[in-house]
Amino acid sequence: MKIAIVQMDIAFGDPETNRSNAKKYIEKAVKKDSELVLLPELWTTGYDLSRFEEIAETLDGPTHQMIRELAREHNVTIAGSIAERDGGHFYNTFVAYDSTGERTLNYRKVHLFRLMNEEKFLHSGNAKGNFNLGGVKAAGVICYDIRFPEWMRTHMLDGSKALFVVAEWPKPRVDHWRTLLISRAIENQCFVIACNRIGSDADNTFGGHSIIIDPWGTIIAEAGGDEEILYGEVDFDEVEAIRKQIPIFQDRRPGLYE
Ligand SMILES: O=C(O)CCC(=O)C(=O)O
Repeated sequence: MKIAIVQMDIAFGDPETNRSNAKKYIEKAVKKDSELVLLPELWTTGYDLSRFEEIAETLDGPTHQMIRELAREHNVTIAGSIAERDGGHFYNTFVAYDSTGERTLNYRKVHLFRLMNEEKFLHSGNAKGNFNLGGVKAAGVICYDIRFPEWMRTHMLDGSKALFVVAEWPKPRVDHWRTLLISRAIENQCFVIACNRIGSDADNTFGGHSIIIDPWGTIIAEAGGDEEILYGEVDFDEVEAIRKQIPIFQDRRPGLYE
């Protein structure tokens, strides 16, 4: 599968500008025959949490409509997290639309990040982010979630072969970002496909280094700290060979782990 990761800057609290920028990137990525385009965490709004009343969307809002149409038009899966409004509650929600325009992933961030005040404005999700990626089992999680290996593991117990991550990960901890993602790939013997934003808001500068890692922990492609589309190709069949060579899922002793 050919992957394109859109490592973009995000205009703070300005969904219209961000939609227009993302559309340009998606149209550029599909010219390279990309089959999946991954956008960052909260890519329409950034962390303008106190204005979510105004700028968060229901799941049939304008951003969802745009992504659904682009996915259909260009025969591609498009994914990323979008500020969601549901009744009086707000969520950080990772969605994916496949090439038929069907929403295949709808994951609300489970671990809210206090350092960025998420818990003051958002509700957390309570469900896993497993989804079907054209017949391949996969999972999608958001940013801080990757610090919880036990949560990542629960996603991999159904045979999932890829972990998709979207983030607004600050630059001062970009070493953690890389190390955690490589560890998640090695310990779960899965592909890790991760998109981080670049640029700044009033409180943080974000680190980029979007990355594609294979199930052995080897980096297939990695971006730097600037705006770019990162391209890479993954072969999900590699997962089985590695899980056969070192059968960690067979050798687990879950009875001892509580
Ligand atoms: O865990 C971290 O260091 C960053 C997490 C984060 O920025 C987020 O969850 O939005």
